[in-house]
Amino acid sequence: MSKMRVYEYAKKQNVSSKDVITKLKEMNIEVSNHMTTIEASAVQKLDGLYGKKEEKQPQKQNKPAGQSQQKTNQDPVKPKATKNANSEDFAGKEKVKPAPKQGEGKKHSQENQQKDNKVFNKNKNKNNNNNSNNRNRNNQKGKNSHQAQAPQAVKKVKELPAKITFSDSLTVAELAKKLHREPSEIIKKLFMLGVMATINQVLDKDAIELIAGDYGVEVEEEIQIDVTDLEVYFTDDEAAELDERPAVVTIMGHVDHGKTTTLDSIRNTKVTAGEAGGITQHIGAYQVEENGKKITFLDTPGHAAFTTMRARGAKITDITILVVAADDGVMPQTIEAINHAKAAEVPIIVAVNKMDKESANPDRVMQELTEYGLIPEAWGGDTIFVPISAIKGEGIDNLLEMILLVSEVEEYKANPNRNAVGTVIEAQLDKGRGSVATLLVQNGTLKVGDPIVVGNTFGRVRAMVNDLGRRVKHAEPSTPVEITGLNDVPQAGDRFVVLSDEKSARQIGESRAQQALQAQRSEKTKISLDNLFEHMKQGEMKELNVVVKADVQGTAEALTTALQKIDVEGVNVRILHTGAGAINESDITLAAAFNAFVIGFNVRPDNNAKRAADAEGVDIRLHRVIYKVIEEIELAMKGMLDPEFEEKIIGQAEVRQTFKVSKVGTIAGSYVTDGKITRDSGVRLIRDGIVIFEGEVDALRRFKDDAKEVSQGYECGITIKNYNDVKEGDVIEAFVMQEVERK
Ligand SMILES: Nc1nc2c(ncn2[C@@H]2O[C@H](COP(=O)(O)OP(=O)(O)OP(=O)(O)O)[C@@H](O)[C@H]2O)c(=O)[nH]1
Repeated sequence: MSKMRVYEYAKKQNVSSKDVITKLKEMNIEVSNHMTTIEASAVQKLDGLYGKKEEKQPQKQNKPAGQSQQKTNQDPVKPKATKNANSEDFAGKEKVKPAPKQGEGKKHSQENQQKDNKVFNKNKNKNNNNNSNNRNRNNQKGKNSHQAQAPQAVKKVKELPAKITFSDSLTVAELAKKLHREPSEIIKKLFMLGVMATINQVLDKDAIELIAGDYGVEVEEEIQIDVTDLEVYFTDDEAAELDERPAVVTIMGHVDHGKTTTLDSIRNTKVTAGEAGGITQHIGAYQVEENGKKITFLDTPGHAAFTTMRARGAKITDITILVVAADDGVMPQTIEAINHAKAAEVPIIVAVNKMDKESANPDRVMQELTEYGLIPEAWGGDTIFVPISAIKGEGIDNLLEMILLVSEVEEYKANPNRNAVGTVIEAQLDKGRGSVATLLVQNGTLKVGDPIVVGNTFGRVRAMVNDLGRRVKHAEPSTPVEITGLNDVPQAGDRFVVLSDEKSARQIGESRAQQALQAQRSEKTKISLDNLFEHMKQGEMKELNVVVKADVQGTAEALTTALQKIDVEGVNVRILHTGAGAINESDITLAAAFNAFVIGFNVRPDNNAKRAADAEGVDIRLHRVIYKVIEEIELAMKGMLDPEFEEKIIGQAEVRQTFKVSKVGTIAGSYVTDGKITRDSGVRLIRDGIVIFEGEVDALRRFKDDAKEVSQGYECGITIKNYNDVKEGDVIEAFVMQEVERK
């Protein structure tokens, strides 16, 4: 008997290393772990406890031999080894484990076996039954049985779960684990279903249900609530909790039809009159009162480039006022506005403006709008038309009453007694106050001190100011307020939610910022099969990288949209970053890394940014007018393109004589009739007015000398590269490719 390690001995005795260690400790033999070597004397002692295996082996082989024989008769098909293994497993266990556990183990295995029978085919059933018979027999024999063990056989028939859960998808390996099956088995099943899968293949819901169904296992998809998804907090309330809230109205329409004038007219007649001394402040939205009821107006800018904002505006809007100038009728942006409102399923009230004008023709407006499904009530439709003169303030009251009428019908409601949720209307960086955001409370009541997540920013509502510039402590549903206290500037259209504690707000805000950053990064590198071709194509494209900073987030977005619309073949505008506020050092760092321009719209670089831009050689372009920005970028893009060439004919020569020279080919003795022929020009051979060859000049000679160019009125010898079939009377036309400026 020699020394051996704990695990080796445990293996020999088919017991666990832990068990051996315990036994050794009981004998006061110190061992630290399964790798510890045990002395020969200790091995002997252990043998005394476990029974010496080597000696018993011949005996073991004798005994079951007869049995095997017997079994083979019963079942000639399958392995004796397995059966023996099973039987010995139990025999082995009996030795080292206390009796009750043994029984349990046995029962368990039998159960497994039964369950397994359900899913295995008949042949296998047969084997399994044999196994259990065999096992029973061996168990009856009790302690004296010492057959070789293969515990895998027991593992293999692990019980199927009654139900599995998953979220989104599972890989084959994950599904196999959940089903307590080998991945190969799942792969086989998929193969039978005509799906070639690998172990790491991702299975969708249908595939998971199919496979699990095949095993008779129930499947449940777990819908994971992502707390960082702000939409989750926009929940519905019980009808009993709801109170009436003011309608949120946006004004849309074509350029110059009078949107701003209408908004001003409403504000001037209503706000200042009602709130004497109130300083109206531009916060992107305001409220007015009509007949004791409030209406909220979103003061979104009306320029064509603000489509993005307007599209977003429509989402938080209850009613759209479509301003159409009575003297101009339906124009492109009128139609665009109708489409936005329709897409958002927002009711439209048509304000037919400029009624004071002599050329006003409201009937024409109504007529034109019928084409877009806006039919006045008088004509059997259900669209409200209100004639107004925004400039004179006429019809404004009527317009407001109509808004109240629609509100009454639509019954706009919200629950003021809950944490506030809503949307960012505008956000910017203020020198003194830091991040300033105008929020529209859509549900709940926003309070000073509330922990809040706004888009990818977070904080506590430090101060709230209403549209009259007054500090307020509460903001009820449909109220626009300007808040401070955020860690960064959110974006117009971002959602905001109030949370119960600041810690959660911070966590969610930070993880959202992180996610946004990651998404931005992966956007640059992500390649899937779907977009592979695009990436390949884009490989040939040149990119104009731009960082956009503007005074207000809405403007930055509008500018971005406009820039992306610039259509210059072969060049992409890639917006690296957009934001509100001064151009700072990090904008420059980003621009430097990607060789980008920085566009500042109504903003200036701070001192650090100026210094960094000088050091890094980053070009900053400052603008105040959107179309100037677009124009400039367009030019830059044209400059970036490979130059465009245009052919220019520079001269003609007539072939008067031909000379065949060996090694050189045919020399065309010619007379330049027009312009000139140059050494490096392209040539066309024209015979009877038809171009029969196009190529290059090979050699140009004046008498015996090479010439760079030969002008009109002179004779010369011309050979054409790879062409010898020149005949007398042919015309040689010379041309060059000239770079032209792109239009
Ligand atoms: N006669 C008359 N002129 C009006 C009326 N409403 C607006 N205008 C004039 O029409 C022009 C355009 O008005 P805005 O209110 O700036 O139009 P807008 O739709 O906001 O224009 P954008 O902001 O450029 O899209 C201005 O010169 C206004 O004075 C009106 O009721 N009657």
